[in-house]
Amino acid sequence: MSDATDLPAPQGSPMDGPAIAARGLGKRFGDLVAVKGIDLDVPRGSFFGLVGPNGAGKTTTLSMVTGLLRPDAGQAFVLGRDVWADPVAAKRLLGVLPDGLKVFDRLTGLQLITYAGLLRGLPRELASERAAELVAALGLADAQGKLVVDYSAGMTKKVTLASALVHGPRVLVLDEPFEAVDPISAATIRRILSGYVESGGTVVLSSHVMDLVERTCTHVAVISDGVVLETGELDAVRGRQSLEERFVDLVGGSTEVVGLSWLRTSSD
Ligand SMILES: Nc1ncnc2c1ncn2[C@@H]1O[C@H](COP(=O)(O)OP(=O)(O)OP(=O)(O)O)[C@@H](O)[C@H]1O
Repeated sequence: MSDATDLPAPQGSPMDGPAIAARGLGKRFGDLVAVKGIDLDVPRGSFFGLVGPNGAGKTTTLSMVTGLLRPDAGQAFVLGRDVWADPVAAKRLLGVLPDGLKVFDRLTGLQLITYAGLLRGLPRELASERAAELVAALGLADAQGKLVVDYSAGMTKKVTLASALVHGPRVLVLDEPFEAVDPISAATIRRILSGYVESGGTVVLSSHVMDLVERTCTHVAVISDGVVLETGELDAVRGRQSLEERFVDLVGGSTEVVGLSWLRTSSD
């Protein structure tokens, strides 16, 4: 894996430059090179979709960018702060919804969100106030009394998303925020996130749902096999195609099914 990178490190004051910058980020798991020197700029105020097939390296990349997984090579910056050299400053600016997050699930939803706010240094009253607002906005009617351990997958996703939002971060990094979420809740989440972007925040999310990315995101990066195949404004990346068609073209996958004749009930 090389440290070579096409893009220079973000220059100037943290007040300009991208919201998130990756420079030559690389990660190896044993013999597998999961991320191969990724360079990426997420513009400030963008709604940025990271798409790629299963195993492309999306979660690994987002984990390195948010300070959850140490890279073998390269650097990551949040609003100009080096995530690994200055983690406290970088993480203060971030709200993160990681993949497969383990939570304190013997708390109620309301308690969990309040706790996340307290951990982020909010005064108790403000943390409680915001937790109640988030619970109402996300339609978590059961959040008051029910323990998170008894939540459905979609409810758990919403409560962890609320926990990522409670301190009012400048940049949000969300790994599969719509996974397991019903369409009404997904529309609510999209509205909340769009409002956040309109007010100057930046959202980076990974998703497999091309239609949703196409309707929501301003920018996109297609990653496959640990490299960025294409990145830029959504319209520039998809051209005259749908994002899904462009994705299949770039990734080169086949949707044809070979074999499995035994699974066709008509073959009885
Ligand atoms: N902790 C780990 N140990 C070993 N291999 C890992 C580990 N984490 C990820 N990998 C491997 O690294 C590659 C990239 O995985 P990653 O989870 O980043 O992909 P992804 O694009 O998020 O996939 P998906 O869309 O399926 O969630 C995969 O081949 C995966 O098996």
